[in-house]
Amino acid sequence: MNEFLRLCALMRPQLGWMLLGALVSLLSLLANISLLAVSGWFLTIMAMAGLTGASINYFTPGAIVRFLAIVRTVGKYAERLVTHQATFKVIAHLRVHFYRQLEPLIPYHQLQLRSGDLMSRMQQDIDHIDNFYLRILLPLTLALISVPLVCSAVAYFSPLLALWVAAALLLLGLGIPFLSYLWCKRSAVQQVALTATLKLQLVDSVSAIKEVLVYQLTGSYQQQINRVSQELYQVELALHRRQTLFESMSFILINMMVLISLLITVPLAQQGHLAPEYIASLALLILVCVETVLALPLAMQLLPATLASARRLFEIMDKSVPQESEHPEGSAVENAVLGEVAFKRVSFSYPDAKEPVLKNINLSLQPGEKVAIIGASGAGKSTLVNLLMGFWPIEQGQLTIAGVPIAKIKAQELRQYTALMSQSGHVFKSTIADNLRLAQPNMTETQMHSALDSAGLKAWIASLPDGVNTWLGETGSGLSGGQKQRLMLAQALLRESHVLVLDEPTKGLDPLTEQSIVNKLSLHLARTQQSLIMITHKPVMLQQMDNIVVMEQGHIVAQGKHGDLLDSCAYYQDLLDYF
Ligand SMILES: Nc1ncnc2c1ncn2[C@@H]1O[C@H](COP(=O)(O)OP(=O)(O)OP(=O)(O)O)[C@@H](O)[C@H]1O
Repeated sequence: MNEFLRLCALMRPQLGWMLLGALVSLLSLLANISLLAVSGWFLTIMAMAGLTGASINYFTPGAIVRFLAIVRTVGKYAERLVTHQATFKVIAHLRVHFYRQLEPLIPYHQLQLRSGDLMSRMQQDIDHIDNFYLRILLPLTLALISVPLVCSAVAYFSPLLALWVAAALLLLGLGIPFLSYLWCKRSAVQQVALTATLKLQLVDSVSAIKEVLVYQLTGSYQQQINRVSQELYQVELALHRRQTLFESMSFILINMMVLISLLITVPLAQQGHLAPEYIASLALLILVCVETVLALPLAMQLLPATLASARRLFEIMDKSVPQESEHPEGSAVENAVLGEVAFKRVSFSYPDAKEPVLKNINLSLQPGEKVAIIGASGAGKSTLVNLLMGFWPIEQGQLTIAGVPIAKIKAQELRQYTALMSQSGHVFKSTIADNLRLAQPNMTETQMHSALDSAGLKAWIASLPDGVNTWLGETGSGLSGGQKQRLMLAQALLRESHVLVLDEPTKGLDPLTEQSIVNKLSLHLARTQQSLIMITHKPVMLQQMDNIVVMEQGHIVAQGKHGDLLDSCAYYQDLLDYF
């Protein structure tokens, strides 16, 4: 019920379209019911007039029938148009809303959510919610309004028949759907979960296809996928069987209602309590009035799956962003202005971790300064730069830019202030230029070529027949590891941020290429006056730094220039020897 109400609340911005859709559907439904009832009456009086030779005015009823037929036809068309418009608007709103909620959560919760699961929530679950307005909310609303109207109309001719109609509609609209809900609930929830699992396994097996082939895991992946497909097939088959059963029950009930109507109206007409021309009229009205509730069994059947999908979506939306919980929304209002970046007694632990990964970090980066971070694997180097990027909240101590705690700086400003080249950057399936444009949408040709030059890609691009318009495959296939890395570097350089954060930019490169990148990077920094934080173990880079921070198990154990550290810090020397 909670999910039901939350979904209704989420759809509030489209209330206008939704109400219009309901109104048009109601008009078209009532026009259809009235058309059959009036036609039944009209045919009967025409037949009676033919038999008795009486003359009747058939122009007025003829005009009414034509009018109702037009309203029904136009109404059906308008109904499709408006209700689909409402649905698409609702879905578009939901997607945007969900994505907006999701985006700030990803850095915090990505470890708990696999990409396949995230994809299935974003696509399949939102698609399920597609049903909510059109197939659940709309039929319920129509039934609630039209059933009392139809029963009142029948009661005008026969209160007894109206009672039967009400009981049958109740059974058709509530009894059978409720049974269907109870019977289908578990299978529907299973269906949602199995579809998500199947998608997850497919995404996993495709994205890890190299490992799957190398480690000969194709057989086991196929088995898993077959098993889940089989389970899903069984669940869907059971659901369809139940649906067919309920449809047959509804069909039998509808025909029984017509029979009951005749059993009541014929004696009434014989006793003179009902004009005979209304017998066919009422029978036809009853035949068609089930339309008011006919969509309800499907609504009840779809309800559990829709609510299960909503629950999965809300599960993500309800995850808190730690930073926001500490600083209520609206507090992050400051613009980032040029100034010192300062870590003051910063300690940090990952959720559920026993030990902090950063302990009492004190570090300063002045505008234009170049700082390197060096340390063994797991020392906390990436965590340190992730804190600066605002990916995790500062739990203990303070991290400030120009004296302003970063939690108070608008996320957009912070991302503008700092540009990150991480080791796990993503290359999109597009051209080289398009990938660069992601970092700087308004870049000029000169800026693009300058960034490519600084990243050491100029010669390679020149050798390509299509140059910067060369198409890159999925996740950068077609690029060597080093080229991909340098493309990421070019992206970071294009950002024109105040602080450049580079995570091992020359890892795995040959010494010649490395030296050339170091030289070009130095020229770039001298030109742009950007500050630099770089994780590196390469002496050729370390020599160029204003300050080197040596980290060991979450602590800063030494700081200084390359030459000084070589003399004063044995651990620094060990690290250089090791790497
Ligand atoms: N998202 C995370 N959730 C939980 N623990 C994490 C997370 N990221 C890193 N860790 C842990 O924090 C510690 C520091 O990791 P970090 O990536 O900062 O080290 P690093 O010095 O950059 O290592 P490397 O040089 O291997 O990249 C490691 O023990 C790691 O397992």
